[in-house]
Amino acid sequence: MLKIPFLDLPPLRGAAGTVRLPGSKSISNRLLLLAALAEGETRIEQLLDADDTAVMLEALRALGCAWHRGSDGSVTLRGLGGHLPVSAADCFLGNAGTAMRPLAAALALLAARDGGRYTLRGVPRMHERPIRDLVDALRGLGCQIEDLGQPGYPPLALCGPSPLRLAEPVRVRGDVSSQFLTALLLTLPLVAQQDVVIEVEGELISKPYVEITLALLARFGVQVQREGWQRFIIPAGSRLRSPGRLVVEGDASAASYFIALGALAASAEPVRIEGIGRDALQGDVRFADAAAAMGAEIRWLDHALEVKRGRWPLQGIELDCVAIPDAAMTLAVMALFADSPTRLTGIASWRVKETDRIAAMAAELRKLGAHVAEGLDWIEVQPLPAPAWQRAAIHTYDDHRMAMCFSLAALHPLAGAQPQALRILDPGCVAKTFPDYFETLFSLVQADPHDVPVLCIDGPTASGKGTLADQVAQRLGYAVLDSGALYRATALAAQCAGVSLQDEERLASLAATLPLHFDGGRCFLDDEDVTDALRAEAVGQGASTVAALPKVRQALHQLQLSFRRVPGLVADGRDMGTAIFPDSELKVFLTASAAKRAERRHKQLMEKGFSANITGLLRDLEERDARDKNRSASPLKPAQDARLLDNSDLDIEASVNQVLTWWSEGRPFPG
Ligand SMILES: Nc1ncnc2c1ncn2[C@@H]1O[C@H](COP(=O)(O)OP(=O)(O)OP(=O)(O)O)[C@@H](O)[C@H]1O
Ligand SMILES: Nc1ccn([C@@H]2O[C@H](COP(=O)(O)O)[C@@H](O)[C@H]2O)c(=O)n1
Repeated sequence: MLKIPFLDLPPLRGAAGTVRLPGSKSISNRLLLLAALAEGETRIEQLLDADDTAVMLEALRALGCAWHRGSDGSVTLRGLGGHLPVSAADCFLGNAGTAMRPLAAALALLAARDGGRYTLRGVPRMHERPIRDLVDALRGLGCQIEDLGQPGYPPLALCGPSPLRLAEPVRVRGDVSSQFLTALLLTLPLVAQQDVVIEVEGELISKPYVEITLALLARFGVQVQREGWQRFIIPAGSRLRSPGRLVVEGDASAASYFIALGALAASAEPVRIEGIGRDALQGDVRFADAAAAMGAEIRWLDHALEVKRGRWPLQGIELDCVAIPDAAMTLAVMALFADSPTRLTGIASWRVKETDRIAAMAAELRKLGAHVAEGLDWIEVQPLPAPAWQRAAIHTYDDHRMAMCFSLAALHPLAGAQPQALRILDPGCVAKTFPDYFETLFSLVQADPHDVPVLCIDGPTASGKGTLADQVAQRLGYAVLDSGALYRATALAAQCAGVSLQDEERLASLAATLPLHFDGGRCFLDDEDVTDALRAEAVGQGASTVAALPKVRQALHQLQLSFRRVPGLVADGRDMGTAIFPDSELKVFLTASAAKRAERRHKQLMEKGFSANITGLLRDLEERDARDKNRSASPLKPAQDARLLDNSDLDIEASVNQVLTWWSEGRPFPG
């Protein structure tokens, strides 16, 4: 997961491969609530593991529901049988509408029936998202609800006891959000000693989400009778009973980004999306039909679909998106790649989501150069001609869907536009529903290696290159190449195999076939974790001996190039800027006095439990410097265009900030 201020995506040119979708957010949070309120234990598999489900789980724990997570990621809840063991709780729900609405209804009804006082609150944006229609409906039933902030918005206090009036139909508006109706449907079975009737005012939007609710209620033994979309009856005696085990289907809204990716960029092999089938409960699965109408070639399989580019350029569409409000955002970005305008209507609900999505979408599309018109409940996007694409830093408004759908704009070279980086601000907002979104995207996309940015950090031993490289890479969301580890691994492998450090031929063949791989910051030779062994001083000396041999360097060249992958690379070594990545965007030559370096290395070794003495270390590192500088093959020296950084008197943070400043200066973004 990326917790960084911005992520620069390089221009992308293709996509293929398989993605396994995270569990559906809508289904996950509904199931969590139902399982917590029901009688019996429920095991939920493939539950979404993201911010919105985390806040729901924490709230359920605060309300007295015991649950635990299995090693396979499943969550098992011990149902409360409709009775809360606590009479007070304060629940923080972040920006999770799928937690706020149904919990408000559940707690209001339970407090009315059994007494208690429960508060629900969230992040500032949650306190701007209207809930008045639900509150009015619940008050109409006799619930006591206090507005703790602005009336009609969270935070709320749900209090009781108070007599419930269930004989008359409860009326709720359906034309702003279907979540209000869903909240009532999920929770009224708790108090249904008699038939409880819900009447919907206005034209119900997002009906597929209500269908999910009804289907899940049925799994918990409650058969709601429906008369059209205006009247719902919860039969007397309804009780929530756990079905035991449930599996959450993949998130159909999240699938939209990969369907679009396939439609735009999968020309030879498809993008295969696993975890969802045509018969999925979620209405957003119909996004696939909209993508097909724009030109995507889609093949449905049992629990997967494969998507390739069909018609190209895409064609614009006019679509009422009332049934697919979340996934529809992806269509607005796909529209840039079409040859006619795209008009999306029925999207009034965008205005009250994580942000005002119509305004946000229009503003950010315009930054890319697009012509966009917008109204109360519609948006129209003109195709973006190749020369009009602009370099942009996309604001994401703490809205996961903004971040995910705008990542597709990095495919602009496919529209013939000048390849350029695309900046996504606050990319970590995807944690709401898809914490690994960007990592998943990177595993599917293809870029021209020359478009993938590299930041080189070369310099003598113990100057702090590795430390600097790791921290800079973390701040940029890039991968790291510790090229010294490759030479160290060659020396270690030679030592183990009894190969002389002068035998250039055998060393080169060892280097070419090193069974080396990196995993979670650790380094392995075959299955053996050699991370610590590689750092021994003797291995460092051996590395500098084998590194002087041209055939060894040649043997490791291609391996180093292969680290250049989307979204970018920070490479540390001796010749990153001079020999391996001479076209890199920023080359830093990092130095510090020999005395400082010996001191740092001494401290480092002592901390790791190795014995060392400073005088010996100073002598060894000066010897190593001399060997590295004076060899004929790729000697240690600054590249002509390198920035010199002497960090003798700079701490790590100051060094990192200096390098990030140079990096940002070299790649300005408007706005
Ligand atoms: N600016 C700094 N100030 C103080 N200590 C630092 C600084 N930079 C790095 N260090 C410390 O110096 C030690 C050596 O750093 P590091 O291992 O990153 O160096 P290196 O150049 O990668 O070495 P090598 O080339 O041998 O792999 C580490 O313990 C690190 O924490
Ligand atoms: N690009 C590189 C990286 C390293 N070396 C040699 O390997 C030795 C060990 O490197 P560390 O960075 O891990 O200390 C180093 O002394 C160099 O001789 C290299 O030649 N080129």
